[in-house]
Amino acid sequence: MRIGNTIWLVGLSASGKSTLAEKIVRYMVDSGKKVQLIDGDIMREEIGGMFGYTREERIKAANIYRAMARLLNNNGINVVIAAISPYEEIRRKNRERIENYIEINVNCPIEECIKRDPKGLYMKALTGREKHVIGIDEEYEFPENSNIEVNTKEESIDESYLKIINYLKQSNI
Ligand SMILES: Nc1ncnc2c1ncn2[C@@H]1O[C@H](COP(=O)(O)OS(=O)(=O)O)[C@@H](OP(=O)(O)O)[C@H]1O
Ligand SMILES: Nc1ncnc2c1ncn2[C@@H]1O[C@H](COP(=O)(O)OP(=O)(O)O)[C@@H](O)[C@H]1O
Repeated sequence: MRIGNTIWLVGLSASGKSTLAEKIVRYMVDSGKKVQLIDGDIMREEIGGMFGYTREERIKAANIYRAMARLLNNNGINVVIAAISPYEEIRRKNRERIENYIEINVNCPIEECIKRDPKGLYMKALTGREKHVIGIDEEYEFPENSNIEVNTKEESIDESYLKIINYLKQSNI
């Protein structure tokens, strides 16, 4: 059996990870592939709010996402993950431990994410009602080693999506 791929979308909250992840999953399902979506905010809820948002807790949450991805990949199932993954430490471990790892840098300036703010998270952070918000009071380490980058401020959803799909096709995924 062929080991599955993990496509890991990293980026600030509101950068467009979930929007693009859902479209990638749809594309893979339509191509007859087995695929599982792991979305950070949904998975956090499903595991009972086990982790918070400090650096240590984000690294622990990523360890769980990675372990799930490896199990599924080993059973031939592709995985699409949407998680901020703000630290290079998380991404380096992904590269080391996930056999077929593809990282997508969902790049969007913090100013644009603050403008979008679909969950009101940035408003809360800027008014002191939420702490440990990446891009506000916690650093976002810019991903320097991703396989592909999309720029969601300048590109439409379809443009970013097509960029990703073309890359996946070139990589025989
Ligand atoms: N500080 C703080 N307080 C409350 N809620 C927060 C905070 N930071 C992030 N969020 C929400 O959690 C979602 C990110 O979870 P992730 O697992 O993807 O993040 S991480 O990879 O561990 O950094 C994230 O979802 P997305 O907006 O989809 O990125 C937010 O809904
Ligand atoms: N090129 C793009 N790719 C993805 N999302 C985009 C793009 N341009 C604008 N958006 C918008 O940005 C918002 C991103 O929200 P979401 O996908 O929930 O982000 P995240 O999962 O990173 O928090 C959506 O409202 C989406 O319509």
